[in-house]
Amino acid sequence: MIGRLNHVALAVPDLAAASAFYRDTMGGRVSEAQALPVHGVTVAFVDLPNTRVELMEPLGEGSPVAAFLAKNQAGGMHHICYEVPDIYAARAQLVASGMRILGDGEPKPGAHGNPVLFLHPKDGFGTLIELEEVR
Ligand SMILES: CC[C@@H](C(=O)O)C(=O)SCCNC(=O)CCNC(=O)[C@H](O)C(C)(C)COP(=O)(O)OP(=O)(O)OC[C@H]1O[C@@H](n2cnc3c(N)ncnc32)[C@H](O)[C@@H]1OP(=O)(O)O
Ligand SMILES: [Co+2]
Repeated sequence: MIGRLNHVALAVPDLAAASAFYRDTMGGRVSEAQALPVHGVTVAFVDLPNTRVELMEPLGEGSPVAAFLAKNQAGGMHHICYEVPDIYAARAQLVASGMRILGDGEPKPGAHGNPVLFLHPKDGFGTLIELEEVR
């Protein structure tokens, strides 16, 4: 069911500073910051030859990243995103296996415009898993 690694996401307290670090110190190609109010985050992507790193800072009230940063003040690894060819088929298979889909359970457009959903970290051996449909 799962395919390529789409991205690894890092929660950061200061997106501008993290973007500058990945661009100027690490020599990476970093996208412009993109506000995603539906997801409660502002993100920038570091494009690597084989995958991407998503840098995220909280946006707005009730951001899912705010609680994580309250516990991890310097920031840290937040989730991992796998590609799937059909997100509804993947969801059906996972729900049938007893996995919990977060939020209202419905896929929503992610940073690349593709539908995404999240699985509860307690069901994924302590790792928050995002699935992104890439056809
Ligand atoms: C930009 C769009 C999109 C993209 O295109 O890539 C994105 O990536 S958006 C990214 C942000 N969105 C999300 O993370 C949505 C899904 N997340 C959530 O719904 C919540 O963050 C959560 C995972 C349900 C946690 O919610 P929270 O209110 O923080 O609950 P708790 O603090 O009670 O946590 C419960 C439990 O889970 C542990 N936890 C929390 N976050 C993580 C994490 N990132 N990785 C691993 N474990 C995590 C937390 O420590 C609690 O454990 P216990 O303390 O043992 O109970
Ligand atoms: Co993500």
